[in-house]
Amino acid sequence: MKIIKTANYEEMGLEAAKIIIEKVRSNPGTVLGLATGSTPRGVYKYMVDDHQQKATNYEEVRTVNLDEYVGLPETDENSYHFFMKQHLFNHLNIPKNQTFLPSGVAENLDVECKRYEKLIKNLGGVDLQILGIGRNGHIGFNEPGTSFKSRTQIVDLAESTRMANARFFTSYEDVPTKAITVGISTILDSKEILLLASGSSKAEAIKKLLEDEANEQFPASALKHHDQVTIIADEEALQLVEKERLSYDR
Ligand SMILES: N[C@@H]1[C@@H](O)[C@H](O)[C@@H](COP(=O)(O)O)O[C@@H]1O
Repeated sequence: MKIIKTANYEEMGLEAAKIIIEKVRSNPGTVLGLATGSTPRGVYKYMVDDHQQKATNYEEVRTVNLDEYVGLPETDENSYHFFMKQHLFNHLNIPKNQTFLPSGVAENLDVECKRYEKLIKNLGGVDLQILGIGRNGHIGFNEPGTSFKSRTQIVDLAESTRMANARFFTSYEDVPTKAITVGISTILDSKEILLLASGSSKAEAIKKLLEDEANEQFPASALKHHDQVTIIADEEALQLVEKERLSYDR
């Protein structure tokens, strides 16, 4: 794993955005795997700024998101569909029918999981996957204990995840208890992966990711089975990691 250390959240976003933009410029039909949460918001802001200033073209780009809450329609402000439109899709020239997220309100969720898995395959797989990390090591919504062989599935959210995400909702009770998420195996199929982390609340998780053996109790450790992973993290998130491990210290 390559590790890029940045001074802060803003620089983390900028570094990640540069890599994504370069990818889109060199391969206009890139399939981007996208994530939600506070972590990638800065990345999307830089992508939007760049699009407006330098006209990076997204006409042929396809995007697939990692996950969605079960029960929230696209119009719900807390849905990941809404988040993606608000922070990215509405500001790029990407055709609407080239942006994909799993549906949390499909009539038959099992069928939806299979449909989504097939959709990713039919796109030719993800070229560059952006990931955040949960404090408990979750990636997408794959909580501790998830099989590394998992494909897109319906999952129960850990209490700690619901609590961490309650800040976006009116109350903890409003946070959905289930989600639809691509599986760990689906994530590992991506050709290249960028994992982002910012702030001291992620420091333990990043230390574990770098120091522990791959194990299903810590989902992000599955990334040790992938040879094209770059971690871009800020000083606070890397505060428990020895300097010698860093590939770049910006
Ligand atoms: N499903 C998302 C993840 O994809 C995200 O990476 C993680 C961290 O979120 P944040 O970036 O807000 O810390 O938790 C959420 O629950």
